[in-house]
Amino acid sequence: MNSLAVVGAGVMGETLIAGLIRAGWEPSQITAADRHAARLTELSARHGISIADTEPAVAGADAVVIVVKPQDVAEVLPQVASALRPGALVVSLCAGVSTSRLEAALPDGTPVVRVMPNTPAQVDEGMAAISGGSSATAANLEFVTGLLSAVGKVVTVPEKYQDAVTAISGSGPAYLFFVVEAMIDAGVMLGLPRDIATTLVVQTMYGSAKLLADSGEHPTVLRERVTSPGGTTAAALRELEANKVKAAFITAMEAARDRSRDLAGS
Ligand SMILES: NC(=O)C1=CN([C@@H]2O[C@H](COP(=O)(O)OP(=O)(O)OC[C@H]3O[C@@H](n4cnc5c(N)ncnc54)[C@H](OP(=O)(O)O)[C@@H]3O)[C@@H](O)[C@H]2O)C=CC1
Ligand SMILES: O=C(O)[C@@H]1CCC=N1
Repeated sequence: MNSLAVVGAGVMGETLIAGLIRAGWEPSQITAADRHAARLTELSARHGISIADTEPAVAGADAVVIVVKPQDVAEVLPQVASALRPGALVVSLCAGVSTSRLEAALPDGTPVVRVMPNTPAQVDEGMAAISGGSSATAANLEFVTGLLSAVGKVVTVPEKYQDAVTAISGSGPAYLFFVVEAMIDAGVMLGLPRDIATTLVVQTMYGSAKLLADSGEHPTVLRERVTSPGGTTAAALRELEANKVKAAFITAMEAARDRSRDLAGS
């Protein structure tokens, strides 16, 4: 696969384009399409990629990545279908949109791969889960694994897990940024200057994530190591339990999973 069309050049589209170029793709191999001409000009200036309307971008590509909001997929699919080269691969990064829905709108036998990425891909620490459609081959899955490996980790999952994946790793960065915001606000409330509170919280989040990843230890073990008997951490954790924070996280992620299911029909 030598040429890629990226349809939808927003947050996630640019994240993928920038990551592929960092990983060694030639900008000339990538063509972006978006309904905002100014956005395309900006991306072309920043990354040196080609830009085009959707149909010509798709017509020139061995693989097409659809990265519009789920609500816009119905508009984009006929454009992709009308211009797709025989045998070209279609990859969707759209939350909730099933491979069967994509296949129904594309020429018979089109290989389709559904992906749920996340924005830490901007710093090559993304997490992506991929699922092949009914015509996707092992080579197609390998190609998409290669694409997303450029910007982080990749796992292949049965498609039935994709709504849960979306709720956990797709939306996950937002929950963690929310926790960071809350802890910074708490630091300010406790009298710390905001810049110092921000440094403390960001490095604590980063160091804790690295400790989890590098040590391979269970989070409960790591939490217990911080929690001295009769100490400060135990006092804080009692409040988090009393305020049902874990239950709130579970409920929140059920809501994200349900929203992903709703978006299937958008
Ligand atoms: N952001 C994230 O963290 C993640 C996003 N995703 C998925 O990625 C997809 C894109 O999300 P994101 O990048 O955040 O969204 P953005 O809105 O930032 O980007 C989508 C871009 O596509 C454009 N667009 C919409 N319709 C068309 C069309 N018919 N033809 C050409 N361009 C079009 C949009 O224009 P306009 O602004 O006018 O709509 C916008 O510029 C979504 O399906 C989302 O579920 C998946 C995982 C993580
Ligand atoms: O909020 C959303 O719908 C998208 C999908 C996962 C992250 N952002």
